[in-house]
Amino acid sequence: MGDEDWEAEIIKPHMSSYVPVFEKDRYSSGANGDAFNRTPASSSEMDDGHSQRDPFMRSGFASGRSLGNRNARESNNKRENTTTGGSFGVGKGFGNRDFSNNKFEEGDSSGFWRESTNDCEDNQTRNRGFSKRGGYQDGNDSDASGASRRGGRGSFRGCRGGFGLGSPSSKYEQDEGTQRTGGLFGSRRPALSGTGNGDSYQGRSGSGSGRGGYKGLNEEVVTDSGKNSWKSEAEGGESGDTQGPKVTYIPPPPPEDEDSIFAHYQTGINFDKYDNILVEVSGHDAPPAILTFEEANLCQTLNNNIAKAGYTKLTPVQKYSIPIILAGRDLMACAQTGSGKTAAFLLPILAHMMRDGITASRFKELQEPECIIVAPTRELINQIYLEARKFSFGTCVRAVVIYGGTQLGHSIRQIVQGCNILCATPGRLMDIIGKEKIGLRQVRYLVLDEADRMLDMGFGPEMKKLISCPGMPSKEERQTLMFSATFPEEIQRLAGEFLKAKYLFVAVGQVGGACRDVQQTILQVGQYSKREKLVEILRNIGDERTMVFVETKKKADFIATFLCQEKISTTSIHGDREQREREQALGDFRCGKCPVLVATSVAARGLDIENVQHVINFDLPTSIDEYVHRIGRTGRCGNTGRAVSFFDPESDSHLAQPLVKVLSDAQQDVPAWLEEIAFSTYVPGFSGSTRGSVFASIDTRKNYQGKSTLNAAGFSSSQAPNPVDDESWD
Ligand SMILES: Nc1ncnc2c1ncn2[C@@H]1O[C@H](COP(=O)(O)OP(=O)(O)OP(=O)(O)O)[C@@H](O)[C@H]1O
Repeated sequence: MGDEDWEAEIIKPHMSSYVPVFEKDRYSSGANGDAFNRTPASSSEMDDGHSQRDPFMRSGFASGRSLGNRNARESNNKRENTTTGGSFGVGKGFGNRDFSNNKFEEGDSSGFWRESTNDCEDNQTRNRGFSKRGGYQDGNDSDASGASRRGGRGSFRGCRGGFGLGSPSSKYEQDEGTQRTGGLFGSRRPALSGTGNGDSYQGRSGSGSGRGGYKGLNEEVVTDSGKNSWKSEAEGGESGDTQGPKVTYIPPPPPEDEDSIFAHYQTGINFDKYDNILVEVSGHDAPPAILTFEEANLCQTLNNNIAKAGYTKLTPVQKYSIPIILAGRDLMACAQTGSGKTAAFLLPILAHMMRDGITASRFKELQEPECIIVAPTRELINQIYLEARKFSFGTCVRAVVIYGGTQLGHSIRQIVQGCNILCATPGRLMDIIGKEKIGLRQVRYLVLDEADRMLDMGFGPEMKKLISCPGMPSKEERQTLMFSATFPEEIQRLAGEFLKAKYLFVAVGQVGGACRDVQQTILQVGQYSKREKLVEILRNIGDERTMVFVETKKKADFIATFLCQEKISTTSIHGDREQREREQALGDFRCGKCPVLVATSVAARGLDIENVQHVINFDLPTSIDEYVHRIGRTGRCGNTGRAVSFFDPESDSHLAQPLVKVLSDAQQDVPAWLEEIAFSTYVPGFSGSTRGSVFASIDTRKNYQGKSTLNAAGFSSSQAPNPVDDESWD
């Protein structure tokens, strides 16, 4: 059971031969040997499997309707050489490197993917529980020698074989592109099933979809008493494995001083423009929007906290969601990235709790929180917790956060001291419930942040288990709230199981649309030119904070190391790094010590980091929704930002159509070459990615009675509603 956003990091089934992928490229004359080709070959992968149903094509994209506003840049209409050198180390070995001299030592081509004997030490180390998984090490790691640092940062260390794949001994391993005997993905756990899938990735819920989630790395062992079926190994229980070292990491407590608790960044110049965004509320008897915090009638302590947090004006999603939640209604809310969804659910929940005269929770072996908030990644849930702590400051409401990668005992200790609001990643939550430290009888509010992610094939099964856990109030007895910037149709339908029939749907702007405060640029860059281009861009950017997204964990390490060698202070975050390292990396990025953060999808959603001015998609994601979330790490809360994406026609063509749509809708320039690709890749029935359903209807329910379209200030608008409305979706 995982608590991370993993779909992009699953080893791809198309890696079906043991020819090292880079060499394969070479020998296949570049036909399509994209080592990082993300187009799943198998329809069993969800993205692909759903790709036949993208409503975009049904909506008449082929007519070019959505392209009307573009101002195509001819200057971009130039293909880059995709076959030049500067590749990702064709035949070069990083598996058996020695970084003691702060540089990669190249192995021979045959050793590129092979287990190096040098890896053994690391493997043993990990088996003893002192793992250093990510080859790349932060400069402030205590055991990093000063000599090995570069540009103020650590360089790669260890001999873990970060880029090596062990020699597969079976077809299975070859197909999965993984290995069990060490190397990057090896030796975390013993084989879990008869299939020989002993690598670190495990399909969620044993679906074997090849997509499911990350199985918590070295998660602390929980002995399954047998009571809790959801924890069974077959179901992907994160803790069902009785092998392996325990996780001992205890995250440092957050600062307790008031200044730190209320630290915030400034809203940007476009904050007031939020008022112009059209908002659509569908469902029956929606309470009217509020226009000010005063209208919410919150208690004085909450109002004080809101003021200390620097909030003077509501964002659109807050104007609509707060009264809906205060009225006790279930809600599915979709609003653009960085527009204040967290406060939109936290404030009314806290207001309810205060109004109901919540009593301070005391030390108890079994805690019964009134509110459970789940989110897909550890860093995000921690951030939500900090927001909950901020807004509940000075009240008797106690928020607690628990997530994987940390010592389970620590989570338990936090909980038993009292818990009104439990912020949790799904895996750790189920573990704690299984340990009977959390009772669900008192749950009045269940919040799914990044709800589409929480309900998709990755986390959906766990969420279903959560709502069917003994004691969990039925949907009629609890209030269920879902928030995200994207809500594909299919996921909306699934959500019905969690929500009361009369839930309200709030759509701020375009469902799944990109934030307009982000200036988006798409560059056509072949995979072998990407590094050069990246360095060029980063050098121009200077010290401005930049997130660079790549598609795999090993590539994150690779690029981070490469940038360090180019003397660009960089850190990285991905799921193969230990939690301590992840938090350190995020901290270094947040404080500006490392202005560049190389990340996988694990950092795509929700993270709210001050002053991120640029997002670079070194690799485009598989789905357009993920693209929207990634670029939403910049341009937050009315601030402006820039996103540059490298589009490799070899691997990204399937994204051309949805990208054109997202760009057009956000009134961005659409390069003519991208349009060309979009049109030329059109195949009747092709629909791109399901998760890329930026084209989802506003509210998938048939019943549109009671629907009202208003601008964010709460007034009826005579303007045409959200542009997607004119599509016939149903
Ligand atoms: N009314 C407000 N006034 C000022 N700042 C606000 C307001 N509401 C939220 N913010 C700030 O805006 C930032 C973004 O908010 P938040 O992280 O909740 O966005 P989000 O919509 O959840 O984004 P994402 O879709 O990326 O998860 C945060 O720093 C938050 O404190």
